[in-house]
Amino acid sequence: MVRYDLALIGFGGVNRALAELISQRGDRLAEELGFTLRVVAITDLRAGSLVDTDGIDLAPLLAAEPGELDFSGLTGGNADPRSEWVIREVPADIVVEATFTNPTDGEPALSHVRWALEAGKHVCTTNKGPVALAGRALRVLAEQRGIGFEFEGAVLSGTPVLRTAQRLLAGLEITGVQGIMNGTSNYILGRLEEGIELPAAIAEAQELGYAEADPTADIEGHDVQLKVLILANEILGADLRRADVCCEGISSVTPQEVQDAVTKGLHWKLVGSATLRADGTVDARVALLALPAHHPLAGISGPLNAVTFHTDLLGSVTVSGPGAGRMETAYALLSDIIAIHQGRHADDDTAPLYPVLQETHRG
Ligand SMILES: NC(=O)C1=CN([C@@H]2O[C@H](COP(=O)(O)OP(=O)(O)OC[C@H]3O[C@@H](n4cnc5c(N)ncnc54)[C@H](O)[C@@H]3O)[C@@H](O)[C@H]2O)C=CC1
Ligand SMILES: N[C@@H](CC=O)C(=O)O
Repeated sequence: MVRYDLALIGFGGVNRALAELISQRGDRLAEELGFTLRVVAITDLRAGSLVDTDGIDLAPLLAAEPGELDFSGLTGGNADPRSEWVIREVPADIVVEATFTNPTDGEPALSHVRWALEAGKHVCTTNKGPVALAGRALRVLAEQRGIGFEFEGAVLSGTPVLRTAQRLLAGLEITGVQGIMNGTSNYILGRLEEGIELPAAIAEAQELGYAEADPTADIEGHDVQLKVLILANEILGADLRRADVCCEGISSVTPQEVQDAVTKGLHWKLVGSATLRADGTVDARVALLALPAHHPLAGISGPLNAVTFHTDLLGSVTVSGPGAGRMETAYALLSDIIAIHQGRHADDDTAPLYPVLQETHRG
């Protein structure tokens, strides 16, 4: 049986949920998927670092309250995260990056991913920063090393948007992508419709594990901006920068306006889109729109999100599912690990392990 040793970088909601999945479903995964998972290192800004190359006992860590974790008193523990040393030096097959998303320069997650790929380790990440801001360079680095760089959770948590486009819609031309891509803002808009005030709705989204550590990115549209960038560059073959994606958030609409809209049969939604123009360039934007009730995205509510692909042969194809949530996003990491496993064990060893759908470089 193949075993993958994991180094978890960041031990917040998502990577803790992955540790839970491994603890609770490890045997079933081995039976169904033919591999086992073992965590050999964890680093976290607050808890420090913990290394055990024979496998960390996850049970006591999962029993502790998240805010109370302190690795410094444990065997193999240190008060310092030592992320660079752990990523480069600790023998692990897969580095799982789930630290804060930084929409400005992607750091320090971008360095975490680069160090791991340079060290020849597969990477899975739910962190939008490195993928949106340096996805192409990281993909090239991974391809040069013949290793996996997987990031399904960066768009719509565990709902398979990227793999649907890259694998299941292969052979079609995708001419545009449109959707509701942020669980927090969609949840908040729904709560505003119900008469809940903005600060209370934000607090609920934080408690439920949907919001970013700094929810400004959710409220001001920056999180959707990164997701649109990922879709434009990865699926439509564009080479856009963050500044190329016009962006607005939900803070410009008042609770009263949201409620008045409902009386007129309208629902405010934060919609991200990327559309291929006739000249081959891509128009990408995040806009707050009042959608009529019959619009396909109007009924997408709470942390539920949806992405519609516009294609040449099938018309519109929509994928809908959770856009946020700790366990939902941990599942995305598991699906990445499965993709890495399947890549390693592909029957056709002449095929590229990590194919990219459209390599045309559009501006
Ligand atoms: N929660 C969700 O629904 C989703 C989250 N994501 C992304 O996944 C990532 C993780 O999300 P959550 O676990 O919810 O966030 P979180 O805020 O609960 O956890 C992040 C953890 O990373 C740690 N950390 C921050 N900087 C670090 C560093 N330099 N070195 C080591 N550890 C560091 C923090 O101490 C914290 O424990 C974020 O980038 C987020 O944008 C993506 C999709 C959905
Ligand atoms: N904060 C994000 C988490 C997933 O990317 C959201 O609410 O969608």
